[in-house]
Amino acid sequence: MPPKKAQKLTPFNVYIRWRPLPAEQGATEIQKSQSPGDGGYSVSFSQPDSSSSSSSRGARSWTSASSFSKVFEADDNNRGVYENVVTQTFPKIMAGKTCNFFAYGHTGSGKTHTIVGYDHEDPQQVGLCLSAARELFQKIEELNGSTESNGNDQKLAVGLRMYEVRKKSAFDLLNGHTECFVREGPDGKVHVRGETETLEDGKVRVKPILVVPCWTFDELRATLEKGLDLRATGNSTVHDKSSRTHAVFELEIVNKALVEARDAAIERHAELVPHGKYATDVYIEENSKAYIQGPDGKYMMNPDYTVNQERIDAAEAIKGEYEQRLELAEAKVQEIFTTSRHPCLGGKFVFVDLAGSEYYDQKSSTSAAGSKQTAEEKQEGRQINSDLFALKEVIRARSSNQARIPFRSSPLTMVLREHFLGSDDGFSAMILTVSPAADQYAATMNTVKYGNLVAMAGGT
Ligand SMILES: Nc1ncnc2c1ncn2[C@@H]1O[C@H](COP(=O)(O)OP(=O)(O)OP(=O)(O)O)[C@@H](O)[C@H]1O
Repeated sequence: MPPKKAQKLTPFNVYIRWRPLPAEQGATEIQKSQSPGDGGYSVSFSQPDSSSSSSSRGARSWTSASSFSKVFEADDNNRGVYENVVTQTFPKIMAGKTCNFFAYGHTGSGKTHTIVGYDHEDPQQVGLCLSAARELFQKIEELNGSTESNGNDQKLAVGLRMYEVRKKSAFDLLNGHTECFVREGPDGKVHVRGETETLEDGKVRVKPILVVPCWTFDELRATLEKGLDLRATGNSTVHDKSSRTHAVFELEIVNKALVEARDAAIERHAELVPHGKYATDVYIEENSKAYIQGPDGKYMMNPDYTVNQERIDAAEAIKGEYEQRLELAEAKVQEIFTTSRHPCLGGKFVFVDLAGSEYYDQKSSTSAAGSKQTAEEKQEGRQINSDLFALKEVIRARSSNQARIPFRSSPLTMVLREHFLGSDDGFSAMILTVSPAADQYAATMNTVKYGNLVAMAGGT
């Protein structure tokens, strides 16, 4: 058999979005231009004049490679960005694939404006996530109407999951901001689960981040707005309502059968935990009785005790039964995908509003505002920068088909692992949000350079 060709992964599509010049008095604009090239657009920008306050930092003009898919100007609204970036991905979503969209940029440059938007009613201003949800509902309503799925467990809905990643944890925005821990299981899969809950009947439950099934667009929008109220905000170098976390919004096509099967799998897991613990306790107890410490301090077999292997086996057998029940429940989830009459089941949009890229840059020009930051916020800033670096490295390793993708380097990349792996034949895009203000020149250049590397790593 000929050797299997290395699979060429879908490259990252990188877009640039200029925000309008902030309305502050005296704000001057950098000079900027774009030009089409072989691989995409390149952008050039330079500071307006040498008397600029920030002229001493870094180069005064810079031109990128021709690596950007499109450049959006300050007068392009969210609808325009949506139509150019997201609309094209619907055929993939409706085939059950995953499509990822990241907003990356310095604080105040328009990431939240792009991903979520601040006006959730105006179709021209609403962010990419809600626009995608609205169109998703139109598509699945057609499917629900065209089959006899209404009212039964095949009826399609949109499952919303939203959480923010802060330091080493994820916080569930649809479950009271519950802290969830990011861990890799023995199966190599990443599990993001809350604290262990002990229930009245002795069962132990560890809940993953909730997926809330929404049956109408209005229900989804109301759910999302409730979650947004819980987003952590703090003081940043540019504006004091800045997000200091990476926020992830997932829209997944689900149906009642899938939601119920996943709940059942969580329940089976809860039932297994106490039996697993009992089997371990019995094993340890029996084996600890089987050894005694001799006069020389060394351990030796206890001549007066025989390990009760039957007791150990009985506990293991009960544990085995519960493991089997869990396996069956997990197989049921898989079976729902393979037998669904809708290939779109499981199709997923993932929108990520990354934390401000230079949030705690110690060398920031805006150190007066920066001094308002607490020590904890500064530490968070270092974590944010290390997450963003890890993200770039994952994109690079993945695009060049490296055998080892460094997902474990940061909690952010661990959490996003399944989406990266699930989007091999999907679509991934990064929108770089940048400000044309002269005093943001260094931050803008950093953002575009980062995006340039991401786009180049895509191998276009
Ligand atoms: N393209 C744009 N058009 C109009 N207004 C914009 C645009 N981009 C940003 N803004 C406005 O600028 C302000 C800051 O934007 P936003 O909150 O989206 O920044 P951010 O990049 O998410 O910042 P942070 O990382 O600190 O959260 C908001 O009031 C937003 O409405």
